[in-house]
Amino acid sequence: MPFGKIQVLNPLVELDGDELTRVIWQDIKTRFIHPYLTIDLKYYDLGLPNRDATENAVVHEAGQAIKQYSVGVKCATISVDPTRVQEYNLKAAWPSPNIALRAAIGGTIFREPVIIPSIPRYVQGWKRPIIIGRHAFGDHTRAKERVMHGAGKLEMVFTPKGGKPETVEVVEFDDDGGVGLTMYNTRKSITDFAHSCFRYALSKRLPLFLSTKNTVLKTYDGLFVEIFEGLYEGGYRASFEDAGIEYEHRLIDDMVAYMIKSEGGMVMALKNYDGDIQSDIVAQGFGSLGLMTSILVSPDGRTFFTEAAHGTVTRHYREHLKGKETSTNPVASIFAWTRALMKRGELDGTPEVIAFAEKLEKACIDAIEIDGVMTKDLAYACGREDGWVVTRVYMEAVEKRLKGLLEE
Ligand SMILES: NC(=O)C1=CN([C@@H]2O[C@H](COP(=O)(O)OP(=O)(O)OC[C@H]3O[C@@H](n4cnc5c(N)ncnc54)[C@H](OP(=O)(O)O)[C@@H]3O)[C@@H](O)[C@H]2O)C=CC1
Ligand SMILES: O=C(O)CCC(=O)C(=O)O
Ligand SMILES: [Mn+2]
Repeated sequence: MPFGKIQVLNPLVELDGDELTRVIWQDIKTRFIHPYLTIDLKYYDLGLPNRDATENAVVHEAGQAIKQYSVGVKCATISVDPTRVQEYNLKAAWPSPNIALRAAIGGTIFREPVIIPSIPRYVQGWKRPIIIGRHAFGDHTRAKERVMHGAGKLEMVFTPKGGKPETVEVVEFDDDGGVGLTMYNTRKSITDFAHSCFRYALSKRLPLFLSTKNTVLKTYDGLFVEIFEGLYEGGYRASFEDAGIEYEHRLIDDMVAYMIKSEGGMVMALKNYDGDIQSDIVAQGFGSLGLMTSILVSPDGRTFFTEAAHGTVTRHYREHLKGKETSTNPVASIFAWTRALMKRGELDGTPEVIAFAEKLEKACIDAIEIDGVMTKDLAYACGREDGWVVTRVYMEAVEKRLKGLLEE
């Protein structure tokens, strides 16, 4: 082969995961990483059995490692609910690792679909990318919640440093009780979020929309709007005008309707929960959850971690456990690796690593676009209900394409 292994200068932090994505992850490394790269992978096993064995310590160690080495790549992981506690006989209902990792690094998750021209969009009018800038900190992921059994008063208390408690009465429950939660965000985190969204929109030369429900959450969402407006008027407006793009706040219901009828071509800054939901809507609208990339960028723009936006694909894993080969789309998981390698290459000043990652992405797309080899999700989007292959066959097609591209 007229090609030697490429040296990746600095370590990449690898976070392994669960279920079907764990199976695909191993296959990606065997086919596309180890044969071509000399790379120091700092491996953390975030699979649920190991999170349980280490009492979740492995998640915190992985977060520190990403901060230390600047780039991480993560496989999807199970977020525990009560059924998982039984299924895995867990010591505790461990919190979602994503929340801890995102809190450790801060910043914004940018989610962008891989656009493959021959795959028709479910939303037919979309022609250009729709990028979700999802705030990665606070709100529902940091909420404290509880069930109130019986009658009583629910209050929210803020005690200013050195001052007296200030109480907001929330509700007086009757004998049936109910549920309640408090959630929060910080001015610093919202400000960091706003800066990264303004910078990202400028780098892509796409208009930026912040979307909230500030007509209802006048104070909470109101602070997001105020901070974005302040930064825009205080500095970004001039650069936006020079770039021929605009910033605008829109109510979330207006925004989703506009998004569907638009041609795409925008960055949407969304609160944590809205961004989670909207990224799957956009992914499916462009063809499949298996095509949505995801990168977390720290507030200082120096730490990154990449993943697929989808989960561990449990329904397919159940089939895999029965010994059946599944047709699960590996593209977003492969792109987690390529986007991490591109960042590693940028930080290390190694264009050959970036070029390898670009070729691997092209191989994924060419296998679909030119060879017509695709997994079930994409074949269905094309209206070809029997024109699909199992994951292994698609991976083989990508491997063949990659070898060809590397030999050019
Ligand atoms: N970042 C992370 O680590 C995330 C973790 N999760 C966790 O993952 C687990 C499973 O979550 P679940 O709700 O099933 O969500 P998933 O995103 O894993 O899957 C939902 C459905 O979407 C389709 N799908 C998703 N990815 C692909 C793909 N690559 N190729 C083809 N089809 C795909 C499948 O539909 P169909 O069955 O119709 O083929 C699948 O059953 C949960 O524990 C959840 O908490 C969820 C999201 C993110
Ligand atoms: O952390 C979780 O539990 C879910 C994560 C998720 O859905 C996402 O990142 O899109
Ligand atoms: Mn999600």
